[in-house]
Amino acid sequence: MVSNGNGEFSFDSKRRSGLPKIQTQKTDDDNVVCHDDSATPVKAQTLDELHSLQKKKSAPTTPIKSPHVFGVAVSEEERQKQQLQSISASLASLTRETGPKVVKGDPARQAETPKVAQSHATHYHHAPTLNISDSALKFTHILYNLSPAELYEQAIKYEKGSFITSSGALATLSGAKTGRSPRDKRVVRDETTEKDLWWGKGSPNIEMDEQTFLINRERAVDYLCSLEEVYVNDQFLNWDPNNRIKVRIVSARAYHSLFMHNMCIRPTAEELEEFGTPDFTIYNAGQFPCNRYTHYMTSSTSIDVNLARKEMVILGTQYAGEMKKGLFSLMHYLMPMRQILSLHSGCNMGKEGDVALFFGLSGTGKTTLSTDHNRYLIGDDEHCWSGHGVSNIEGGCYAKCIDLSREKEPDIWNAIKFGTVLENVVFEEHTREVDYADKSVTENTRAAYPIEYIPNAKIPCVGPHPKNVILLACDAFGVLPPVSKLNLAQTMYHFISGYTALVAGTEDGIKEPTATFSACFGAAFIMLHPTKYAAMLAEKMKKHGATGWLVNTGWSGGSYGSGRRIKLAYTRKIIDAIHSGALLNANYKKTEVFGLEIPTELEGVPSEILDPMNTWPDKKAHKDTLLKLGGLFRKNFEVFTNYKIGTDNNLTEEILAAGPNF
Ligand SMILES: Nc1ncnc2c1ncn2[C@@H]1O[C@H](COP(=O)(O)OP(=O)(O)OP(=O)(O)O)[C@@H](O)[C@H]1O
Ligand SMILES: O=C([O-])CC(=O)C(=O)O
Ligand SMILES: [Ca+2]
Ligand SMILES: [Mn+2]
Repeated sequence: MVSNGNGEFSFDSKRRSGLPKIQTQKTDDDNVVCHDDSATPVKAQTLDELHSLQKKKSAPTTPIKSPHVFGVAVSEEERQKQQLQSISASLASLTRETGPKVVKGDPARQAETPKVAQSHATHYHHAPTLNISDSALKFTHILYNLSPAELYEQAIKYEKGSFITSSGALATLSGAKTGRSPRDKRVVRDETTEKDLWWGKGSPNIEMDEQTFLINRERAVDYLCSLEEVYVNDQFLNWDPNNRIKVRIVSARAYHSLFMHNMCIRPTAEELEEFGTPDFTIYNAGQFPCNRYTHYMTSSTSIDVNLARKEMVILGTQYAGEMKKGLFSLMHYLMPMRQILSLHSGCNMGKEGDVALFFGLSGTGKTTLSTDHNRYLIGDDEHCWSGHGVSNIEGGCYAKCIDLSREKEPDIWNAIKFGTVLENVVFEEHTREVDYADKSVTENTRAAYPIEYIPNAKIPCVGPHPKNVILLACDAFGVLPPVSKLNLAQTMYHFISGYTALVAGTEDGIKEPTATFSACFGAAFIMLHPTKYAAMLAEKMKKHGATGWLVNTGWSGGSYGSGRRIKLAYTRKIIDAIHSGALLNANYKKTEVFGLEIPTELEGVPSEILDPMNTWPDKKAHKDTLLKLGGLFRKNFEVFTNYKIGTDNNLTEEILAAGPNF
């Protein structure tokens, strides 16, 4: 046994020292039985020594290129110090003189000598007074970019409700909130955002002032620093190397750290060494509520974005999707500033390099339909479309799990394994077998897994300009056709409308479907006026000759209650025909009211379902429902009639005319 100098031991077979070994190996000419006391002895004298052998030190992080600061190479020790200082600066109070004392590593591992970084808030120049509070005497341990295995152990040790399921995923509870809280999302309104962002009726940007943001930030930071340990993730957004954003996520739960590990792009060891200062930081103090005496606070939850400070603060909700979608909002600001369009869409690519985008509101099928065994997955939810093509913003997928079945969605099923976070699912107490049909905790059960868990993921997650733009709507009224071909004006009309219909509660008998209109299929995340994104989409689709489609993944044969949801197998056939180009050249007829072009036949799908009218037993009910939905579309679009889309007046006119006509 020899030490290689890194505290690592290896067995050197050529240098056997000590007494000559008794030959126990079986040779050709002897038939003696091999006794088990002849096995290699344990290479330790004590239990502690044995345990120390078990954990090998991570490979020394020798950078390929040594990191430089202003052209000067820095030592590994110096780099570690800078990193710790950067984290300490992130966690610094803005009102007290001394920053928090942060040390790297798990407090449970006493053997490690803490490296301390002390930051001083920069706006105080005099020496710290002796009048310090207890908070300044305390250490906060930083668990920095832990691996999934380490995060599993942390979660199981410290977080009630964490379990390993039979397939190896980490089951966790997100707490009282099992979905996002859009009404508690606030954006600091300052001189810049005042003119850049979309404010007022219909906008998701609910205003707050800088001072209130700082109060909430201080509340979050104080909470985080009061803990024994906090998790810090340094990761990237956007696979386009020219437009990559560095994000830091500070959180109190292993669940949050693992979720973001899976959802953001994971840096390589070298990339991490050169990470430096993040472009944006999230402070997730979700366990801790906001203070209702604080101005603007209307509940105990607040999700606050400050674009000038490049920070986001989360108080009063542990739902991890807030971090994912908070960063998405950020991208909806940063990317358009660079003439890049940000999209709430899934994206995949065929063997021939044909790219398709899948837009749609929550639950309409972006993840389900972009995950396609015959195509390369670029991403399931958030993309950018730049002058070079498409790129995924994220490094993972976030699939709905309700009623998940191995047969219908095998790739998603198989991705739920070690490393995957499974939120709010119910499992059998003993076998830890998940029951995906169980809605006891919530209907919004979710799995967050790294994109490479999907076998045909395209890494890096980028692709050429899209050929097809598929708008998904889950129409619980059951009147939109399963598929229609759209012209550019219609595509824009439906993109700006952003329609889907959900069914409120299913407990007390049949409920009426409720229409939801969410501009750009993601009104909760956009930062600028919807027409800005629409104009960019129109310009890009025109330039690259992309075809628009409207696909109803919702009801057929009647509304919710009397009809049924269109079979996923049929929707997949429709999508296949769009990808292959077969549908582009089919025979079409035009529908009443919405004026949609629908194919008369399509391989693998019964022709009679292609026109919804045929599937409704009660024709009058069909017509009434169609007119009702048309009216809802018209009413929703009223707010957009005074806006010009892009520089082209004709396009605006055409878009306004592309809605329902009756
Ligand atoms: N015909 C169909 N087409 C698509 N999805 C269907 C269909 N029928 C049932 N489903 C189910 O609808 C759900 C679609 O959810 P999915 O996760 O794909 O939504 P999403 O658009 O990705 O939403 P989010 O933005 O919230 O992640 C899945 O549970 C899927 O199994
Ligand atoms: O953000 C979430 O919680 C899930 C999601 O993808 C969406 O709602 O679009
Ligand atoms: Ca999804
Ligand atoms: Mn989404």
